[in-house]
This record gives sequence, structure tokens and C-alpha cells, in this order.
Amino acid sequence: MTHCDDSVLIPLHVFLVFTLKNLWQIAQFDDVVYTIKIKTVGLLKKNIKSEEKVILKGITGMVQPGEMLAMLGPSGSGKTTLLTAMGGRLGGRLNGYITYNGKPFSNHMKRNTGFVTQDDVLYPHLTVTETLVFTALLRLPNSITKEEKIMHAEAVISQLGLVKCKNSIIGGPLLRGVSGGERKRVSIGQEMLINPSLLFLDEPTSGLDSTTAQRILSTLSDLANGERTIIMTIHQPSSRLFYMFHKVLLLSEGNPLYFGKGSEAMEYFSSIGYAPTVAMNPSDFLLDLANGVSTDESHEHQAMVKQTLVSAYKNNLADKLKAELQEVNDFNQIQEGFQDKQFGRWATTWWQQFSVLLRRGLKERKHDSFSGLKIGQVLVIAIISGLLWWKSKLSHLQDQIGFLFFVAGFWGFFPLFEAIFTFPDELMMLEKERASGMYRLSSYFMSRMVADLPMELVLPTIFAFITYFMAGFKATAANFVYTLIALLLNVLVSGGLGLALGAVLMDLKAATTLGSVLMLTFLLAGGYYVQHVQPFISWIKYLSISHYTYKLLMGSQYSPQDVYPCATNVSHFCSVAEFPAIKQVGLDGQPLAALALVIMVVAYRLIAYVALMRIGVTK
Ligand SMILES: Nc1ncnc2c1ncn2[C@@H]1O[C@H](COP(=O)(O)OP(=O)(O)OP(=O)(O)O)[C@@H](O)[C@H]1O
Repeated sequence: MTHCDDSVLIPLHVFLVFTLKNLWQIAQFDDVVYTIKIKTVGLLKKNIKSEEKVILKGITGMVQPGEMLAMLGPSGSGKTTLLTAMGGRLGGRLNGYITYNGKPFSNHMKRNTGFVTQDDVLYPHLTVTETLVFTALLRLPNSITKEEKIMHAEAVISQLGLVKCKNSIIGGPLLRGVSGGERKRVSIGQEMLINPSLLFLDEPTSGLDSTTAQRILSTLSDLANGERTIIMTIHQPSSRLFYMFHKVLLLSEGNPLYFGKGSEAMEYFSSIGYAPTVAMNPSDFLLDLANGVSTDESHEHQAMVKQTLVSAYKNNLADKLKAELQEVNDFNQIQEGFQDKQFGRWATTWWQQFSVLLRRGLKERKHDSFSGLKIGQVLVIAIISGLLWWKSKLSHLQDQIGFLFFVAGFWGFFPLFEAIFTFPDELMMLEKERASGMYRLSSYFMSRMVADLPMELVLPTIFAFITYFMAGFKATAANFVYTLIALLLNVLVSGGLGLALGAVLMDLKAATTLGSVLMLTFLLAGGYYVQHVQPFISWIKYLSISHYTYKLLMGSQYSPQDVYPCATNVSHFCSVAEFPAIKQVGLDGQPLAALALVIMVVAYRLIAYVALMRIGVTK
């Protein structure tokens, strides 16, 4: 395990030099109700019913700039749901109002809002520094220089006590890297970098020792004191941590039980008859109450305790809170126009995003792209097929055609299955980064296409160099280049199909299954296996990648006037174009076949792009 240094501390204001004026946010949530439809399945799967479940049952509250709000409650009480709703990331039926300075969450706010999810979504092969520097380069505005952005990243590393592991890789399930707590701090650092005016954190201290948790909360408290608004869910804070929060919201099964100052919570519950009998950590006491557990033996059983507390909230707190909200709303109306849209949609230009994403992508995936296993696999297949077809002769035309069709098939399946993983593997990262308005989809998409291109093209080229001459095909530069172009087009189209399937389905199992069905269909319809196809199904070849590739590969070797020795008597020659397997597909229409493949190269990628547009969109 890598241990990080906690000793280097730089006060927050030293690096948050680009604090922007008038970016404070008053967060208000008024009577928030969230309902979902769930399917209940009976034991015998006969009674599948769809029913409504109310997750949030009228939550009201307000957080001012400079304040930290903690949402407390037992597991399943709705904390994450409320946080997600407030962060503008929740789809479905949400009633009530969630506003910032009186306005709903907007796309413009994305860039100025930080959201730390419960699970850390980070690239496993990047180091701590690389992770934060790339984020800084993408998220910080161009009003500061590249060097300053890097300095900000370094300062956040110090602030979060990550100096000693700054050059360690993040790691993942199968790759040992920094510890879970350090990973959490990197996720928090990514959001702190932008000095957001609104910061949401889902259980930022879970899994951390209390000293580290305290350090993180102090850092966040510093941030709040700089007029930022911080909202977090937290599981069971120690009393030290509890008193760091300015406001506390206690939830129980989606009901609010308390909203107000943390320091006044115990007083409130005492006033309605629920006081701890022994000195207790306030959060333990509040969680007991939210679970219906009262220390006073005279109290009713759990359901009754909860019910009493819900009613007490309605009678004592609800109206007071509404009045407070109204007061602030009136103030907001006076201030209308004061908070203009200071932020453009993006922090950086298209090219900056493209080049940072390209560098980051190449770094993160170099192990995968240049994997010895993958290169070895292609080399072995190339050499084996080269040996099997060693110096094949024109008189063995069937063998030569078989080889061409094998090439079309192998270089259809291989890139297809490589590309299918691209977007499902990136889904979580894409959701996280797009939801925070980090970059345009087009710059991300292009960076992925370009980053993958070298390996996508190099491997089939090596394959062609090895097998072409071993198998004794026409040894002229023109013939070889023709073959290579056909092969590379095949690779690009099949890769595009993989990208589209992955992006549309976002499910590896479904995408690989459908991918193999489609590719097999394309191979069967390619014209090699079956030559007498009924008219009602013969159109299928026009959709087949293998058909066009096979046609082009044959065109690269044979022309209509070519002849081959077609009998044991070598002086007897037949026309190549009349050979049944060639005649069926035909040597004509070469430019059209190439055009069809070029259209597919673009079309499949367009489908993938459109499918990705739904990811990370603010609902
Ligand atoms: N899409 C959904 N489908 C089914 N149930 C859901 C869905 N979203 C939320 N829930 C349910 O809503 C309730 C609240 O969930 P939420 O994740 O907000 O709780 P939580 O308080 O954050 O819990 P934890 O502390 O365990 O993270 C849970 O009972 C959960 O099962």
C-alpha cells in the first residue's frame, strides 16, 4: 500500500487565487417529492406488478453561501437521491422546487458545480498527479495559464495530503494502486480544483480514519468560508465532525425529521420529549431516532417513534422553514440580474480539450493498445496462415480465394470485438465528466477515434506484410497497396460497427452477442460459402461488410481478362472471372464497393456519436 503524507499543508486561499466574485449560490429545496415506478415480482414470477414508491416525501430547506449542510439518515432514507436531485442529475418524477439563487439548475451551472459521487470514478493507470493535472487542464478557464493550472493541481495535492503518493497510480480492482481513502481524496481534489461555488459530496468520509476525515472536512469548511455552498451526505460523523456542519438535515424513510443548525438539533429533540439519557454522540442519537429507536423506555415502539417525529417536524419546523425560504425568495427577486451568466458553456477551446483528452487517453490505454498479447495473437495468426498458404499458385485458385475470404472474416471479427468495449468501458467516466460540463462530446469522440487509430491500422498492416508475400500473391506494389487499402477499410468499418453497438447498447454482453450474430450474417452473405441464394434474401449481401471487402480483395488480385490453368493439362486455361466463386461476386463495381465501405466507416461512427449524446445530460 502506498502511504500519503499528511504533513504539508497550504492554506486553501493560497491556491484559490481565481475566486470569482458574485458566484455565491443560495440553494433552496422546497417540498421536494420524488416518486419512482418499481416492478415487484412474485415468487413464481407470475405476479409482476408495477407500483409507485415515494422516495422523498416533501423535503424543504436552504443552504446559504459559506455553509455546509450534512444530510443524515439511516441507509436507504433518501440522502443520495436528494443529493443527486439537487445536483441536477436525477431523472424521473421530481416534484417541488430546487433552485439556486431562485433559478433552477442549468447547464451553465455545471461548470461551476462540483459533484463527488460515492464511488470513485478514476482512470486506474494514471498517477495521482496526472489525474489532477489533466482535470485542471480541462476544467480551469483559459484566463489562467497552463503552468498556473498545473500549480493549482500541485497545491490541491498538498492540501489533501497526497504528496507522498503523487506519483503512484490510482489502481483498480485488479491493479494495486493508492488506498481507498487516498482515491476518495483524489476525487474530492478533482472537484475542489475548480473552486466551485456549489459542491456536492456523497459520503466523502466513509472508509476514512477519523483524523483524515477531520482533515477533509476542515478543508471543505475552508472552502465554504470562502462563500461556497457545500452539501453532503454523511453516514455517522463523530461528534467532532458533527459540530463542523452549519446545518443538518435528518431523514427517515424519505421524511424530514429535522432541518436546522447542527448545534440546535439536540435542543429541538429534547423540546419534543426525546432527550438522550446518557451523553451521546449527537449523530448516533439522531440516527437512533431516525431508526425509531428511543433511549427513553417509556416511548412507543419504532414505527410510532418515527410517526411522532414526522408529525413534530410538520408542526414545529415546516412552517418556519417555508417562511424563511419566502424571505430569501423576495431578496432574490430584488437581486434579479445581479447573477448573470458569467460562465461560458466550456472552460477551454475544442482543440485544447481534444489535445488534453488525446494525451490522457494515450497514457491511460498504452498498456492495452500496445499489449504484447494482442500483437502476439496477430503475429501468430499471420505466420500460421502464411505457412498454410505458402506460395499458393494461381492454378490453385480456390485456395487463393479461400485465403482472401479468411482475411475478410478475421479482420472483420478482430476489430469488431476490440471496438465494442470502447464506450461501455468508459461509460462511468463519460457520465461523470460530461455531467460536470468538462468537455464537448465531439472533442472527446474525436480524441478517442484518433488515439485508437494507430494500433487499429498498424496491426492489419503488419499482418498484410507477413502473409501477402508468404502466400505468394502478386508481388507488385500496386497489387499490395490495393489489398492493404481493402483490408484497412474492412478494419475501419468493422471497428465502427463495434463502436456503434457498444454505444447504443452500453451493455457488453448484449453488444458482443449482437455483434457476433451480425458479423456471422455478413460472412455468410459475403458470397464465398453460398453462391445460389434465393432472390428474397440475396439483398442481404448489400449490407455485408465482408461482401464488399471480399470483392475488393479479389479485385486487388485478379482482373477480368486474367486466365488460370484450369486442368491437369497445364496448357488449358480458363478465365478467372468465370471461376464460380468469383463469378458470383463479380470483379466489376470495384469503386462502388469501396464507396459503400467508406459510407459505412462514417455512418457507423455517426450512430455511435448520436447514441453517446444521451450520456451525462442534465435532466
Ligand atoms: N431507481 C431506483 N429503483 C428502485 N429503488 C430506488 C431507486 N432509487 C432509489 N431507490 C430506493 O430509494 C431509497 C433511497 O435510496 P438512497 O440511495 O437515496 O438512500 P441513502 O439514504 O443514500 O442510502 P445509503 O446511505 O445506503 O447510500 C432506497 O430504498 C432505494 O432502494
